[in-house]
Amino acid sequence: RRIRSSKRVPPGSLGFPVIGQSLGLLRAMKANTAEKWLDERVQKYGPISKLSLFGKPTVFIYGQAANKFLFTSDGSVLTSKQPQSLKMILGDRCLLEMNDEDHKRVRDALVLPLMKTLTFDIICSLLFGLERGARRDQVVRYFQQMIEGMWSIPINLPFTRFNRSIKASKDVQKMLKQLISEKRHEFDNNLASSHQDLITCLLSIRGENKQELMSENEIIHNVMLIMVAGYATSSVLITFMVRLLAKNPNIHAAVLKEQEEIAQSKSPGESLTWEDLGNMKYTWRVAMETMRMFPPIFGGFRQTVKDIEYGGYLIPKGWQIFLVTAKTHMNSSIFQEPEKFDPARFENTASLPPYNFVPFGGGARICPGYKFAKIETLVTIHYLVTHFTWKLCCTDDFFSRDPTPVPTQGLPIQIIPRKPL
Ligand code: HEM
Repeated sequence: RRIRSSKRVPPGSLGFPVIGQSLGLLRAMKANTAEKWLDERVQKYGPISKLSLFGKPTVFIYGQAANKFLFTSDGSVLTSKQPQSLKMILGDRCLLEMNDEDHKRVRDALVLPLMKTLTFDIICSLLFGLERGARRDQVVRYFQQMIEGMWSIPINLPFTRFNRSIKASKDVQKMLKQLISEKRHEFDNNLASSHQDLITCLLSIRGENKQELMSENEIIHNVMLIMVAGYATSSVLITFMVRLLAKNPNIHAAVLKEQEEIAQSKSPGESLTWEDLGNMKYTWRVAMETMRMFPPIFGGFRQTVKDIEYGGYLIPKGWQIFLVTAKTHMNSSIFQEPEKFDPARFENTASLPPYNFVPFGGGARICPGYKFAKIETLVTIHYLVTHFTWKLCCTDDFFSRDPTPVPTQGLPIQIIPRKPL
């Protein structure tokens, strides 16, 4: 109460009830003018302003101090709360909605099996045991539909994209329920194969009396989260790398040199090793520079647990915080000539001031899929550059955010084998 009387909430307007500024932001993201949209806010209201997004009063923040504040505040100040739309689609028992002990319990249970098992195969085959084919195509379509409505106003009417996403989410949940019961049967009767998928790993976490430690909803919701978090992000990174390599022949040549040296050190058919991945330093710098210019994740949400003071303003209890982590990426006082694609800026990451480049987040919620994404990206780029060259069929620079970046027409390319396959 004392804070309330001495501070005022940030400037800005909450706009129309429920809708607020959601449509404006989504429209700008789709048109790839979100930075401009945010800059206009900053010009009008300053670096901290209030608005209403996806049905909630929200405070928009950005910058190094904001990144640090969000990633280092514990559960007594900020809690993880996603927009209602995302929560209704992915479920309320997924990691993004959990806090403190619950978050730690499920996250610890997830990371280990995640890292042990996900590296064997691409996510889809692994989580669902689904190989290429009509069923897998259907799952991908469901996930695409789910993702599209995650940042939306949670009005469940037939014509809304939220409605389509909720329907897709229900279909996926139904499918997962069925799959879990099959896997449980296999596990309980020792029929599971030695190469365990993620669902079986989660089912196998048992207490003293052999009871399952993760509830069915915790498994379903987190499998959906991992599928979405892994599918919608690494694919964006690899896609934009393909685009940037086509546009920057010198950088492509340097990546190719690094990858050919690795390929030449192997006998035919020999797999890549950890050591090889460690030697892909330049390629990973290209990936980091790609994420600087085209961050797969634009920003994130939290919710205040109590009235808090931030930057001289009051943010009331229960308000949403919208942190645009990537807004530091194009700031010329942090990254010189930010418009220039220059992987060399990541040669010495220790010289980067902290909390200015956090594509995988930070603190207790740092992306648990970070290493998996790195492996996936490096291995994919290795095989792509050593086996193929490619040309862009659309050379414009446009991409929209939906909410993850999508280049024009999904980036059609003409691909040419370099050597006989
Ligand atoms: C280039 C690829 C990726 C990027 C840029 C990325 C980025 C992020 C970021 C920024 C967060 C934190 C969000 C926040 O603090 O609000 C996050 C969380 C998360 N990511 Fe990733 N991610 C990537 C790949 C993956 C992959 C491959 C997986 C799984 C296979 C994954 C699973 C998750 C999960 C489960 C969380 C939630 C963690 C929690 O709340 O404790 N991510 N990711």
